[in-house]
Amino acid sequence: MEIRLSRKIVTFLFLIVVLFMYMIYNYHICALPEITQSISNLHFNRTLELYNRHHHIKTIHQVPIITLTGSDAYPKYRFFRQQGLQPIRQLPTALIIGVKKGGTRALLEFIRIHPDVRAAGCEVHFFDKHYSKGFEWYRHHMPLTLDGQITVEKTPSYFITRDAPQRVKLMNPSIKLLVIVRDPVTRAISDYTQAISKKPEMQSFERLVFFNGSQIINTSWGPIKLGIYARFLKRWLVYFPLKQLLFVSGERLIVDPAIELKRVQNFLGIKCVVTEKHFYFNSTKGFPCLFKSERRSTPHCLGKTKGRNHPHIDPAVLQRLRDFYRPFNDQFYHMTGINFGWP
Ligand SMILES: Nc1ncnc2c1ncn2[C@@H]1O[C@H](COP(=O)(O)OS(=O)(=O)O)[C@@H](OP(=O)(O)O)[C@H]1O
Repeated sequence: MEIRLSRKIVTFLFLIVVLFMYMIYNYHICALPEITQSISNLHFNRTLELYNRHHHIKTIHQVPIITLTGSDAYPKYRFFRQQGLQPIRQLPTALIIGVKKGGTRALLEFIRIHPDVRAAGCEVHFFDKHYSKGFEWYRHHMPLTLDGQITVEKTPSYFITRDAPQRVKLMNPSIKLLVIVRDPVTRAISDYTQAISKKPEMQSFERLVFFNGSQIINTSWGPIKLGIYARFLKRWLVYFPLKQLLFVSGERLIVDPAIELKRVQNFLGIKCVVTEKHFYFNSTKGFPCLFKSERRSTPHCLGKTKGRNHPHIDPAVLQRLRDFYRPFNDQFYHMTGINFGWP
C-alpha cells in the first residue's frame, strides 16, 4: 500500500516537472515571472479566443483585456479601471531593433520613463526565435497600456535577423524602428567582454580577430561580423523607408543622454518629457544613471552587466580593426546621412 502510494507521488511529481519544463520551453525564459500568471490566464485566453472567433475578430491590434489578469491586478490598473479606463495589451508601435552592445538597454530604460511609453521588460525575441508562436503570443508579452500610450519592445538581434524586416513589416508597415549604434571596434570588444564573462577559457580577443594566426580579419566571428552595420541595414531598407528608422548614437547616449532622448521623443511623436533633469552622472560607474524610473523612485544605474570594464587590447590590433571597418562605416554614414565620427 505504502509502495503504491509513493509511486503515485513520484509519478505526480514527475508530471509536474515535465509540465514546468514544457512551459519554460514554450514561454521563453523572458516570461518566467509570468508563468504563474499564465496558469491562471489559460482559461481567460481560451475565452478570449472563443470570443474573437465568435465575433470574427481577425485584427491583431488592440484586443481589449476583458477580465482581470495577473498584472492587470496591479493597484494602478485597478484604479484606472475604476475611472472607466480600459488597459489593453497592444503590439509594439516602435521597436529597438539593435545593435547588440550598442546601448539598447540604456535607451529602453531611459525612454520608458516617459508616461506615454510602456515597454516589455525583457527581450521577447519574437521576430527571431518565437515567430512561429504568432502575433497573439507576442501581444500577450506586451505590457498593459492606456489610451494614448505607446508600446516599445527591444531585442537587439532583430537587426541582424534575415527574416525580421519582412516579419516586422507584416505586423505593422508604419512601425518606428530605433537603431542605436556604436563604434564597431568598441562594440566588438564589448561583445567579447560579455562572451568571456560567461566562458573564461575563451581565447584572447587578439587571437580570435584573425584567421588562424594570419593578418586576415575573421569576418565570420560574431563580434566582428555584427559591426558591419551597412550590410544589415541594407536588408531593412528593402522593406522600410529611411524616415521610419532613427539612428541613435551610442556614444552620445553616454555623454549626453538628454540630447539623444530628445531626438527619440520627436521621432516617436511624443512630448519631450524626458530631459537632463532625469539624469545624473555616476562617476564610480562612469555612466549616466537615473534619478528615478517607472519601477524605482530612488537614484539608480543600470545593472552590473552594463558598463563592464573592457580588457586591454593590443593597439596594433585596434588600428587594424579601425582600418578594416572604415569603408563599411563610410557606407553606413552614406546610407543614414549621419557621420557618427568613429575613428
Ligand atoms: N547609462 C548606461 N549605463 C550602462 N551602460 C550603458 C549606458 N549607456 C550606454 N551603455 C552601454 O550599453 C552597453 C550595453 O549595450 P546593450 O544594452 O545594447 O547590450 S545588450 O546587447 O543588450 O547585451 C554597455 O556596454 P559595456 O560598456 O561593454 O558593458 C555600455 O557601454
